[in-house]
Amino acid sequence: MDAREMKIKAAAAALAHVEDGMRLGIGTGSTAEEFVRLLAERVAGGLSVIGVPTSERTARLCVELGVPLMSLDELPELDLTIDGADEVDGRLRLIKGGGGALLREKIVAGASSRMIVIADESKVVETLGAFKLPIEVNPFGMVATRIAIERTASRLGLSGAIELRQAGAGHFMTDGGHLILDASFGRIPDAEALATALNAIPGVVEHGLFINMASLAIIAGPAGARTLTADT
Ligand SMILES: O=C(CO)[C@H](O)[C@H](O)COP(=O)(O)O
Repeated sequence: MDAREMKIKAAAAALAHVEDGMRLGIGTGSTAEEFVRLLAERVAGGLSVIGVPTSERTARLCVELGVPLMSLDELPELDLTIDGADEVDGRLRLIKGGGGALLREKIVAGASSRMIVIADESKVVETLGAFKLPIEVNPFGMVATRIAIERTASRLGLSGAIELRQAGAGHFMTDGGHLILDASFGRIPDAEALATALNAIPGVVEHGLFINMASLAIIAGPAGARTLTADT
């Protein structure tokens, strides 16, 4: 089974949690896009759901495939969000933001009663941090914010390069008009402490640590899909 087939398997298993009439947060990334494709087939077959997309990219795909959408302001309380992740640990703590949509992803997941993560086995880790941690920052004072992040991380015993994400010839710009700093801290032994400390830095808009947000992860591997809950 190749990587795409595993993503489709995880997405298909998540679709079983979608019920008629649901208000759905719809994630961003290649795995979430497989979910959108399967969801669109069900919608074409008569399933009634309304989606709230976590990025312009996801919104475009939903419109193209006929998945009905509303904005989060029109539909501020959601039943379920289904999204991918860059890393998942055994307590369902996540690193997200590889696709640069972490701010909207976190807002949408926070407005949902439940969040299900869909991923392939390569995303499961014992300790978060092999994937560079995306940190969304305001463009104003970005260098000062980066220095503050370095100092904060250092107080927690973390160090490593913090790089401004590039796209083509320029900087990557999020849907909200912010920049992304990718932090190579390596293993993060206390994700909660880092999340709290990053939230306190002026200029940090949001970071890619998702803690106590996912209630279930559907992990697809060559042998099929398995589920992880926070206490498994
Ligand atoms: O957080 C994300 C986007 O901001 C994605 O969910 C994450 O990067 C995983 O993407 P993919 O399914 O393509 O591996």
